[in-house]
Amino acid sequence: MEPIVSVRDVRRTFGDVVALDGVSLDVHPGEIVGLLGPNGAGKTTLLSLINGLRKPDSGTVRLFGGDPRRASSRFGLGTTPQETGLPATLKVGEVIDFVGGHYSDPMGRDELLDRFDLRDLVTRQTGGLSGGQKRRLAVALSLVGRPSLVLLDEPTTGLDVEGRRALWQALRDYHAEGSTIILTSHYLEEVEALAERVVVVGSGRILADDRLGQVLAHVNARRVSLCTGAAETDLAALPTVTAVQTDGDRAHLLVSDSDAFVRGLVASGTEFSGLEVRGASLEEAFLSLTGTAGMPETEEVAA
Ligand SMILES: Nc1ncnc2c1ncn2[C@@H]1O[C@H](COP(=O)(O)OP(=O)(O)OP(=O)(O)O)[C@@H](O)[C@H]1O
Repeated sequence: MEPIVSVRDVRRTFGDVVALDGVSLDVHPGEIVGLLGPNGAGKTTLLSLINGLRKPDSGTVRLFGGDPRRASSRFGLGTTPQETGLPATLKVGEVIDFVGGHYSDPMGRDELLDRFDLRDLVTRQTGGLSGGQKRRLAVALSLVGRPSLVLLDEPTTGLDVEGRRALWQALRDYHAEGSTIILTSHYLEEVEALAERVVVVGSGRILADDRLGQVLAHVNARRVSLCTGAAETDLAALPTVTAVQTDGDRAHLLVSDSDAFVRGLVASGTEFSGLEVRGASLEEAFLSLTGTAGMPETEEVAA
């Protein structure tokens, strides 16, 4: 099957900043791909090359087999950027009709309102909507033209938990009807909830690209927890430790090789009890892959 999106050896700089450095990525029809990475990793730049807003310094980008900078290549594309400016004096229903007017077979106003639970807002001016309501409308508008490929840059930023879940469901439903979705997110929960394939981006490079479960398996990050009086600095010096956090007399560590860690722990003569070792969550795997400092909150890890 031909890829819908094909990115080959792409490099893109902004002055001295290398935003993308040798990125290659194919996306096939029907996939949901989550681009995950810390601030400044290059995710938005990658989307802007795919949607034709920017062009690479070197390498090639193909969208539906054509140059994304040609309008004809973007015919089946729907997109929601990180920030959207809505015309403040237009009502929600009017904006949907206005955007739909640009397409030959738009999704009807009612269908879109129902899918995104926006019916109560139809007569409200967009200028009076809350940040979360605006975000929901902006994402909904990306589907007006019934696109076969949807690019979403941090789709649920600013939404509360309920709003986020409802929007995920709307996107899942749309995907189930046959579309392809590429999204960026800082919410690891979002990527776990939506994406079947995860592409981890860090410092302009692709660090991992695989099924969600495989990405976790690739990184040997393990979460170790133990009761000990040892200082954080001493624990951090033990083999393969990448992060340490203490909580009373209990220490939580992220290690890349739990066997080597345990051998080193015992050899160091450190007193400990209640040792627990378990696999990494996506968050932990992500931190380990991108080398991002810090340790996820215990609650998030438990979740
Ligand atoms: N128009 C621009 N001018 C200068 N530098 C830019 C521009 N756009 C992006 N950059 C830089 O390129 C790098 C990648 O930025 P990009 O916005 O693609 O990252 P990101 O992964 O989307 O980050 P975030 O998660 O914060 O949105 C960053 O260092 C950023 O400062």
